[in-house]
Amino acid sequence: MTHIRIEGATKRFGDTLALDDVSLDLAGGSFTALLGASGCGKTTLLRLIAGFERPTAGRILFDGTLVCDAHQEVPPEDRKVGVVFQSYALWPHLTVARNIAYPLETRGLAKAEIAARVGAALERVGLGGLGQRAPEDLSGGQRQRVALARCLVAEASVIVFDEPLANLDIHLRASMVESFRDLHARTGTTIVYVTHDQAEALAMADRIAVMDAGRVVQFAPPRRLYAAPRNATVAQFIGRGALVEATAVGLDEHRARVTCAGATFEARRAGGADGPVQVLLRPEALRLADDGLPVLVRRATYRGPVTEIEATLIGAPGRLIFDCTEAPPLGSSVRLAVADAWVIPEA
Ligand SMILES: Nc1ncnc2c1ncn2[C@@H]1O[C@H](COP(=O)(O)OP(=O)(O)OP(=O)(O)O)[C@@H](O)[C@H]1O
Repeated sequence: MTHIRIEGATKRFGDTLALDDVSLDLAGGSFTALLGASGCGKTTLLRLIAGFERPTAGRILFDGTLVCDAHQEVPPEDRKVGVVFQSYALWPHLTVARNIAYPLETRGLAKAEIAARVGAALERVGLGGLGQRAPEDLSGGQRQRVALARCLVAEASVIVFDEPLANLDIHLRASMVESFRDLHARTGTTIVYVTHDQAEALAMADRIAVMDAGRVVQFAPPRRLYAAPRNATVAQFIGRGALVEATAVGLDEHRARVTCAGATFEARRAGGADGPVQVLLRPEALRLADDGLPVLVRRATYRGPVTEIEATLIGAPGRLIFDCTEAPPLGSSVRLAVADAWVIPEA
């Protein structure tokens, strides 16, 4: 249960500022997802935590002990950090069991002890009995489980994952998400998990750090990120929804009356001045009604139980989406009641 503290971590590669003054406090036993578009700095932050890179400025502490700053670092093998990458990083010429045993062999443990621990780890990741196979005779998901078992035998107190599911098909991804959640629940290992897939992050993490251009834009539990994104980048990255221009008049610190396209509704907010604002409208907060936001139906996409409708506001710029069971005809104008909305705090 290692507590990880990142203080003002900055990393430059030549002219590229990969990380820009990142500070994060990751509680012991927490599951943190680093989420963001390609190139935002997720992998760089992970590599600093694992010990594969040194920061240009700032420092990282494990349980209050310095593991790196610009001048010194504890090497990866001494940090008790397990690593699971997108490419499985298994040795092809070794059996599954030997791949898992490797960290124990380097520690010089007795053969019987190693065999017992490897067997237990294989059972835990659902690969009991497959120890003698070669990695190439396993599926992608099974190879990921081998990498996970290797972290387990090494008794890593921190495990970092870098897009571990990126190569797997959708069903396997779902079952691996379950495995990771189980592993976390049973071991209490501190987990840092890099992904650009928000569904994975929302399903597993107890906190998500949304990154953009080397900075952490928001660090919050999944529900809070979804309900109250700090700026437009986070709002657009997490979940479905639309941002519309509106005018707000505060009711109190937490609520405002918002006018948009001639309709008025209530929105949640975190303080802020009255006047022009951007408002986030999630599809599940919108439903067809006799009164409300006037929109023109542009497109209908069947998504299984519901049809997703894309519509444009009438009398104001803006495009939004909502779900319904019976799609109104394309080109028709309808009205939408707004059950919930959020005023974006930062322009
Ligand atoms: N070794 C390196 N040398 C030069 N530039 C690098 C190096 N590693 C990363 N970068 C640059 O730093 C920035 C952040 O890269 P990083 O890999 O951390 O992003 P990421 O969010 O993990 O992206 P992706 O999702 O595509 O893996 C990018 O502009 C990248 O090109």
